[in-house]
Amino acid sequence: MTLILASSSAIRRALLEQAGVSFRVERPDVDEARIEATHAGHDFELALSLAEAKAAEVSTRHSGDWVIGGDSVVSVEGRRFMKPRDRDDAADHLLHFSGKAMRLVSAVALARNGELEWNHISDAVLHFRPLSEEFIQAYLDAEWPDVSYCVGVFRMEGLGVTLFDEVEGDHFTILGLPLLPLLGALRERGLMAS
Ligand SMILES: Nc1nc2c(ncn2[C@H]2C[C@H](O)[C@@H](COP(=O)(O)OP(=O)(O)OP(=O)(O)O)O2)c(=O)[nH]1
Repeated sequence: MTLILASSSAIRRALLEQAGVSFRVERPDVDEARIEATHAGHDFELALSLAEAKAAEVSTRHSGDWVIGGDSVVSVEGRRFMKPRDRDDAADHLLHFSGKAMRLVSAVALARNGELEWNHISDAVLHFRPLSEEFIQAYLDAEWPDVSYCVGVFRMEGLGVTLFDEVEGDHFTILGLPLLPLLGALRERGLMAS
């Protein structure tokens, strides 16, 4: 029996590796846009649906193996933001975020043989400080294209921390994976040492 991470996310892989979890990675084959279109305005449901869809899809291709799926969704004042298309889009996102509160929802799911066995959702609120256009360009000079893979246009473990006045919520949730509940679920299933 193998544990699989159904994700292309480098940070999700790194978090599991740093926790000493033995797993392998496989990219999920999920039509995220179709699922997103059916969950307008409901970030918690969308994050969970996407995490579950990724885990279930990969688990149907690997009989008996446990599969982890994850997803993060961000909204600012009720408007959902996807990953930036390019650097100019990233600058536009950050200018919009300036001085506002972002809600970041991260969901994680476990599946086996196409059946969803466990999930956890958590959210965080990140308060952006006022960002000047000059600061945004200097930030992107340092962080682009690395943050092009990050839904909030930041890496909290890097310069992203300079964007905020205050952050409320679990650090791992912000990175994209509610790690502590997941590790508990893995222990309960004998997928890592208790
Ligand atoms: N390194 C880092 N990445 C972050 C941070 N906040 C969010 N992210 C990343 C985690 C995810 O890779 C990405 C959110 O996009 P998704 O949840 O759609 O996952 P992604 O498409 O990257 O991979 P996946 O769908 O799981 O194959 O943003 C952060 O503070 N640091």
